[in-house]
Amino acid sequence: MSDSYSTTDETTDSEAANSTDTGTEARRPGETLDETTPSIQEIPERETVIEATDLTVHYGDVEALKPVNVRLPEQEVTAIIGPSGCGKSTFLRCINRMNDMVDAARVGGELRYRGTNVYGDEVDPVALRRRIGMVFQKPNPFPKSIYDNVAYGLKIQGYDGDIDARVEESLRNAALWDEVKNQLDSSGLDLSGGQQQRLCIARAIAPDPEVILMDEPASALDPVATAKVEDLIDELAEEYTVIIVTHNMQQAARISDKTAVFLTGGKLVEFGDTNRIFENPENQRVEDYITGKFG
Ligand SMILES: Nc1ncnc2c1ncn2[C@@H]1O[C@H](COP(=O)(O)OP(=O)(O)OP(=O)(O)O)[C@@H](O)[C@H]1O
Repeated sequence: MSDSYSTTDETTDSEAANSTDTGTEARRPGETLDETTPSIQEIPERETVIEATDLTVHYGDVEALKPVNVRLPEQEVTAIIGPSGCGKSTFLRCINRMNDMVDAARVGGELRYRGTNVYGDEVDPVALRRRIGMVFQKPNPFPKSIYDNVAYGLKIQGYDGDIDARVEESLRNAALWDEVKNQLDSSGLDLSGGQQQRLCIARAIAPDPEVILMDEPASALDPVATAKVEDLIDELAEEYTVIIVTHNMQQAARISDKTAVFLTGGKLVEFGDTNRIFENPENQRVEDYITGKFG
């Protein structure tokens, strides 16, 4: 870990586990490898970045998440889908402790990032969020210049590198640089909705996170802006681990490598390769949901 957000090293067990980790999803009956396609078998399993073990969330007496057990791989896009109110955002917000902001929220079980229990007493949530950034549903730039939107977090964290270079790199990685390079001093609020969302992605990228959480990042955008954000997510996955909540199943099928399906009651019902989930789900209720029988 390049950024120390924890004062203790709890990584050993998990890293050891990861080194021999074959991934539970690879062992699911629906994903049995075809022996006639050996090249597929040569693709190495990716390491686990996020691991939930019996993770639960209650808001007061309301159970929002039933025990969740899942391992999310590095440098892939994982989509989280399911009907309204099934706990998608709640799960996403557990990963970088955004639920800390909700007084009524009570988290149980374990959520590990690279082996470290993110709810451990020694973890600093602010430092954690530099490693696990977040992009929200509605673009929410600061009422500041485009430059300052991206530089702000760097300055707060006392970044001692070349801030100009980092701002440019972040805007380039967010596929926004060419559109804004001559107006860095203009307000971020003057950009279009799609540009604002890419600015928010640049802001999330600037502190050099490993994981980017996205909560329906394109749902407030028109189709052209949505397509740009989807292309961007595809590019981001080359460098980052992306975990995205979406209501849009076509979008999940288009952009994700893995899909997690939550159903009403906060239960994670199925997790696996996106192609398999959409073409051959194991669970009947998942099939009914994906084929639009409810939702
Ligand atoms: N701050 C809160 N206080 C109380 N209950 C909450 C709170 N946030 C969410 N809930 C409840 O927890 C459950 C899961 O909500 P969550 O927002 O995680 O679902 P979701 O799948 O993301 O929904 P949507 O798709 O509609 O955004 C719902 O029953 C919701 O009403």
